[in-house]
Amino acid sequence: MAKITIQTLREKKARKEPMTFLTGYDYPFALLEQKAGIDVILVGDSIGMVVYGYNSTLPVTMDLMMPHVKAVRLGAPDAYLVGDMPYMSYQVSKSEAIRNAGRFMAEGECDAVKLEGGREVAETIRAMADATIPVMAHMGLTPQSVAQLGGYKAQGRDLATAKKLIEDADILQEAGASSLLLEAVPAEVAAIITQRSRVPVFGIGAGPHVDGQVLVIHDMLGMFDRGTAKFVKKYRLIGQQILEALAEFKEDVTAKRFPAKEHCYPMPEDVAAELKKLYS
Ligand SMILES: Nc1nc(=O)c2c([nH]1)NC[C@@H]1CN(c3ccc(C(=O)N[C@@H](CCC(=O)O)C(=O)O)cc3)CN21
Ligand SMILES: CC(C)C(=O)C(=O)O
Ligand SMILES: [Mg+2]
Repeated sequence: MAKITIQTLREKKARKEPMTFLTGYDYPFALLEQKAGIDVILVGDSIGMVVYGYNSTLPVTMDLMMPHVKAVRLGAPDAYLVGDMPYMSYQVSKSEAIRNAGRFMAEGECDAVKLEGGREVAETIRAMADATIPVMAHMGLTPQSVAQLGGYKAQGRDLATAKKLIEDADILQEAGASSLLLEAVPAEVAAIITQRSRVPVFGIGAGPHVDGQVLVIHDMLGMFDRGTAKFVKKYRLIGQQILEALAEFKEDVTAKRFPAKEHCYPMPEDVAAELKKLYS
């Protein structure tokens, strides 16, 4: 597989070839995603919920993210790798945003960073783009604003908020966003934004008309069951399979079926006999 760049994503959009986009947080999953030819891997701040067990994404920091980004890059050298900017890593000032995004790009070898928001982040995106950083703008349901939104709810479902989303998409592209991600918005809104956009548009819970489909890897593998969103398709129930393996291990040990001979280190019979004599 050749390295996937922003140019690859633009070409696939132009050819209307649907793109695949998953989160990834560690080396083993990154290896598998690379093997499967997944186009985009996001080290999402969802890591706070699916890997660290927090109740929201808000406690996630740059220092928590960095080792995970490095591990994913090692497992998936060809993917378009995106670092998800944590809560308060880009909101305080443009210079903090550039400094933190620069860590994802330089230390983490990312291809882009992602941040959440509409027109209110336009000038931040402009400053980052001017500083050579490719930015993916995450719009619609923006989980870092959960306290303002009053829960994880779909966005843009009435005429006024739908129009605002479409306008925001235009504003953020004009500001220099190099791709868009729409979360939990009606398919009709996402279709209009995708059709108007010169940049690739990815969707999670944004219907079939976007340029690429996003899922959280733990959700699609059935490894996260604290309130899964409506947009999740569970392709496997890996959590259940892991649980069954653990139960079998426990049964084996309890019944003294494990370890078997093939799991033990042999010793010459005469030495074993001598040893037994010495310590009996
Ligand atoms: N594992 C995981 N997957 C995610 O997709 C995800 C996270 N974590 N953490 C942060 C947010 C939370 N997400 C969500 C959660 C729920 C809905 C959802 O479909 N909500 C319902 C019910 C909302 C309500 O309670 O009223 C909806 O119909 O909007 C969408 C996105 C997406 N993000
Ligand atoms: C759900 C995706 C888009 C995300 O932002 C994350 O995983 O953190
Ligand atoms: Mg995120």
